[in-house]
Amino acid sequence: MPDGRFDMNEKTTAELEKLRDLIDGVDQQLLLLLRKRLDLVAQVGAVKHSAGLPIYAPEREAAMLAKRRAEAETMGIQPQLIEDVLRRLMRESYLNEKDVGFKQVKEDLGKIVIVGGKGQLGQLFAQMFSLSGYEVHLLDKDDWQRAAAMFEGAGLVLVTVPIAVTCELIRDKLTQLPTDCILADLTSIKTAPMAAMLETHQGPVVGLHPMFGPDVGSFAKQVVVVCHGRQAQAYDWLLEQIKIWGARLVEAEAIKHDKAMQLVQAMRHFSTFVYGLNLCREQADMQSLLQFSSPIYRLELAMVGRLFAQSPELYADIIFAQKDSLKAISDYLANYAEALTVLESGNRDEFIRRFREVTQWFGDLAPQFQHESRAMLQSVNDMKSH
Ligand SMILES: C=C(O[C@@H]1C=C(C(=O)O)C=C[C@H]1O)C(=O)O
Repeated sequence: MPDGRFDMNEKTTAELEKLRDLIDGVDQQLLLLLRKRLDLVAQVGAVKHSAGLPIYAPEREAAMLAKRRAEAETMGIQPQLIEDVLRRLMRESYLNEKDVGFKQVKEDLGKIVIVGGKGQLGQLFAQMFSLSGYEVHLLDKDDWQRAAAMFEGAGLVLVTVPIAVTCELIRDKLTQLPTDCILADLTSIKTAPMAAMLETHQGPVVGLHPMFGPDVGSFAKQVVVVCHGRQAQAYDWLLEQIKIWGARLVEAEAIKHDKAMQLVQAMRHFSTFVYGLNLCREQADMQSLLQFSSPIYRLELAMVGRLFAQSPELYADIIFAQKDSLKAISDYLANYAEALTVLESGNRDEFIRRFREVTQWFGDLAPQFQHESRAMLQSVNDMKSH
């Protein structure tokens, strides 16, 4: 609402204008300070680059946040305010440090060939390896006639093609890699591709699963799952390299990883898909849903809507990848149907009893999640511009 609609006399207007000028001045000083901080961070990036230190320094961050929070407190500033500001700045730091490149852990590797290198994840890894000084070659669908020449002298072959064709491609096309070449993949399931790689290639084998999409901007704090295959000492440098990019490695047995993915990926994406399908079939009026959104609903719509901005083939692959996901998804449907009977019977007490059962099962995580989501919801609200 324009200020003019309120009853403002000249004195108020003048006073406000003066104060707002002062605030503009403070914000401009903030900009100068930000410029100064970014320059310092770039210097840190250069030092880390030559020393081969990871881009993300959790201990430094924790110590810095604790000190600034304490100082804020003595100045009558909410500690959470400075923490929010610094965390946002640190995100910027990861991007800025990335620009100076990364230390190359293995200098005498030879080429890296990325099979499926024109896909988005392939391109992201190609960029990260290039920023770290490696010679990267992309091999895509139409390049197989050049494959033999490309594989010659390769130190790492990284497979990142759709799940549905991964195993077949490994078995058919990767039979002639140099013996000491590392064979790795980025597939979001691990048991079958690992078996295919171990069977086809006699040299070092490792399975990786980056737990993020290609639009992350930086690897800092992102998780990469590692499934060990064979000759771990030969690919140790690769894990070290990924850590330098800022990621956290989580080692897992392929079977255990795949089991978790039935819930983390297949079931989740499927229920998000159904949520969208339902909105579409019901011909929901998106404009009014958006208008009436609470922050949590806005976040939910964003989470559902973003699925449909991506490739249907990718999600079909993830959801169809494991037969056992069908069981996880069917169980969900059974629980939904059973909970619906509680609603149908009008048994409010039964609903509350079940609610409590789940609350107890979540334990300390429920209040922790409430706390975490509060911060997320506040940023959702911050993003509104009118
Ligand atoms: C700048 C650094 O790199 C990262 C960014 C930080 C920051 O912006 O303050 C702090 C720690 C690191 O995760 C550093 O290590 O000091």
